[in-house]
Amino acid sequence: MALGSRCGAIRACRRVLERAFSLHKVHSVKDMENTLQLVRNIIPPLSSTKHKGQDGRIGVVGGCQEYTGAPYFAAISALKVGADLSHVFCASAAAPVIKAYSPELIVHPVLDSPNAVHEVEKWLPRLHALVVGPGLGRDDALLRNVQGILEASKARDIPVVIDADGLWLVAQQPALIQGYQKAVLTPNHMEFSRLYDAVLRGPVDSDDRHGSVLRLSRALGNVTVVQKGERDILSNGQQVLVCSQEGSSRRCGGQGDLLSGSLGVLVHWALLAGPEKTNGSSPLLVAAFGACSLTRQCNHQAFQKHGRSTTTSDMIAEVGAAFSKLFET
Ligand SMILES: NC(=O)C1=CN([C@@H]2O[C@H](COP(=O)(O)OP(=O)(O)OC[C@H]3O[C@@H](n4cnc5c(N)ncnc54)[C@H](OP(=O)(O)O)[C@@H]3O)[C@@H](O)[C@H]2O)[C@@H](O)CC1
Ligand SMILES: Nc1ncnc2c1ncn2[C@@H]1O[C@H](COP(=O)(O)OP(=O)(O)OP(=O)(O)O)[C@@H](O)[C@H]1O
Ligand SMILES: [Mg+2]
Repeated sequence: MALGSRCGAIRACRRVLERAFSLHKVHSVKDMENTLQLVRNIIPPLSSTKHKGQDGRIGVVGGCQEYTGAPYFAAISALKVGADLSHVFCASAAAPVIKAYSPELIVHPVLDSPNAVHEVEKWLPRLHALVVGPGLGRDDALLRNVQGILEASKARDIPVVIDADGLWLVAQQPALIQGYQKAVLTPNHMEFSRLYDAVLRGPVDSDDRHGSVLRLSRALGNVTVVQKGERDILSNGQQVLVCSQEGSSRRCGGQGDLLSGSLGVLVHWALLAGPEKTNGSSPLLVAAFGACSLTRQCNHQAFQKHGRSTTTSDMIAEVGAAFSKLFET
């Protein structure tokens, strides 16, 4: 057999095995309930003895002239889920707009400044997690600054959720997060294809979503990957979870931002709780499952009330009730 066709056969064989392996790991409804229980285990109790900040200080890195909604959705979602303080590090043009949306956010107009990395670095010791990418845009100077911020965050071992244009940056330079065990990537359909192509140097096998997510996570050194879609597929390269919590058929923009902002808080809570509380499962995977379930439940509840006119703001208004329904039963 020629070398080329032998390699092809080996690859096909590997796919079949991986598919069988990943199907093995697919979640049943009972597994979904068990994983939701693990999410409940990582939620810190509300207590009168805690001080402001203890339940989470989250930073969102994103927001430029064009996109001000996305960082707002992510940062306000972090607060609504239960973080105490939510910061936005954005380009100067976006800052007054985001401040005007909400008095609850702390907004730093630094991302396009020449010393952006230093300006954000000053805050890093006080932050529990960063959400990088919502509404960031693809300006080269901004992306260079974000590269520096990511490097500084890794050096401090700060968990990072990477979404939207943060994933664009990672697709250009996968080495930025290669092997970083405190990173979670949350690609949508398009972002996943782009990343997969960049890292595995070939197109995604659309018939094998589970295997594709597993392969991407492994190729990135077991970074946690959440592929959003009709069902969300989550993997840390060892385990594959599927979130099929009922949502709706309404696909307004911004739902992914709600997910990444919520995940920022849940990642912090999960790492604080540790693997004893997640029954040996990866805390980041459990956190990601929680954020996916919550986003889809918000979508479901908002759609019940608003139908076709549902927007992400309507979903954010549901965070409290959706959280109680899923996690405080
Ligand atoms: N209010 C705001 O400020 C908001 C700002 N946002 C910010 O916008 C920035 C760019 O983000 P993005 O998601 O538009 O990025 P990108 O990778 O170019 O993908 C776009 C293209 O992908 C495709 N496509 C998508 N899903 C698909 C699917 N399931 N199946 C197939 N195709 C699919 C689809 O292609 P089309 O159908 O148009 O051909 C679409 O045009 C980023 O900063 C983000 O945070 C948003 O957060 C929203 C709220
Ligand atoms: N076809 C679908 N059916 C049900 N839920 C979906 C579907 N596609 C996406 N979702 C859900 O919508 C949420 C956001 O996913 P989506 O793919 O829209 O992200 P996004 O494109 O990054 O969003 P954004 O507009 O914020 O950038 C996720 O919770 C996901 O589970
Ligand atoms: Mg998005």
